[in-house]
Amino acid sequence: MRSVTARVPAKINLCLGVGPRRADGFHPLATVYQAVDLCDEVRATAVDDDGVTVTVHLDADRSRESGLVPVDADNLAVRAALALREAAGTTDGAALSIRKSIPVMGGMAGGSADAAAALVACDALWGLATPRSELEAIAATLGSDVPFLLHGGTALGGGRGEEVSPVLARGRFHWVFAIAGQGLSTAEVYARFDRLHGEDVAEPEVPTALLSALAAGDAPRLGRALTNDLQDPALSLRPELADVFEVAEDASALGTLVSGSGPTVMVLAEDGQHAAEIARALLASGTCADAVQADAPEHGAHLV
Ligand SMILES: C[C@](O)(CO)[C@H](O)COP(=O)(O)OP(=O)(O)OC[C@H]1O[C@@H](n2ccc(N)nc2=O)[C@H](O)[C@@H]1O
Ligand SMILES: Nc1ncnc2c1ncn2[C@@H]1O[C@H](COP(=O)(O)OP(=O)(O)OP(=O)(O)O)[C@@H](O)[C@H]1O
Repeated sequence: MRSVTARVPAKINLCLGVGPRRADGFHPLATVYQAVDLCDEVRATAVDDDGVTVTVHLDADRSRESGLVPVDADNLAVRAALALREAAGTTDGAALSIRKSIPVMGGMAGGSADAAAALVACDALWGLATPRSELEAIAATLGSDVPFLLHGGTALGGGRGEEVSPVLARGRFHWVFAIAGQGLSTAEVYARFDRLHGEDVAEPEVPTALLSALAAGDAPRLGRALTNDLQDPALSLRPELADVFEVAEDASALGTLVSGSGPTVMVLAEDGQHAAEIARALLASGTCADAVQADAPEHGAHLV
């Protein structure tokens, strides 16, 4: 049975500036994305008919999340495969199998990542050789974060997040992710942002201090420059996340921030050993369900 596998990283937002809600319900963003080495894998296997099916495999200790991932046409990987097939005008089917390590509803774009991986895997399985620009255009129809998951690395995100351009970043960064027992809805966090700010929202900007810290590969400066306009809305929905911040700060984190729309909290460490110490402190504190180390930046969705 012919099959191909694509590996795809999770994303974080090193800064996430959110502007006033647009007429289409989305918010303009000024963000810097970074792809981190916490990866899902999507395997696409050829089938005899035109069906596109999906199965999802979670690690045993993450089985509580299994009910949250749809295994029908609502799965973003299936939607991606169908969108690609429609654009290419083919009728081939595929059996998709997702191995999930990215937390579900964790603010790390797990569903978007699977969509990007499914695009890459199905493009190869079906021998389409879709031009990159076309894959990116299909990605943007699937979700605001999906184009970045194709791109990977460290990148600016504009528009509603789908306009991606590379940014200079030197060196490797060492992160720890405090994963919550229960996810948050992205739409709900944006709605809380609207409630907290009313009409009084400026056009978002990327802080120059963050860009210069990245260009210099300076982790302590990066830690001080991290910012997220969705942090207060996420904390107002989950006040207990403040306890995670306290543990990270006690462990001398270089910086601590809610990841995207939360509730995952990302903690920047000096090096791998410091990251391991922070992860141990987080786990021992009982303030999160899991603590996972991952380095960055990583490549976007790619075949393995
Ligand atoms: C929080 C982030 O992960 C930061 O990168 C993204 O903004 C969310 O990206 P995503 O999950 O791919 O989001 P989408 O699937 O496009 O949208 C989900 C919901 O989030 C809200 N949304 C999303 C992106 C955006 N720029 N403004 C929004 O208001 C909308 O309510 C939308 O219905
Ligand atoms: N392959 C998939 N993996 C995870 N969730 C999926 C997938 N396909 C669809 N979903 C649905 O997408 C929703 C968001 O899940 P996801 O894990 O992408 O959230 P998230 O990481 O917080 O997203 P983001 O960071 O992009 O805002 C969930 O309600 C889930 O049911």
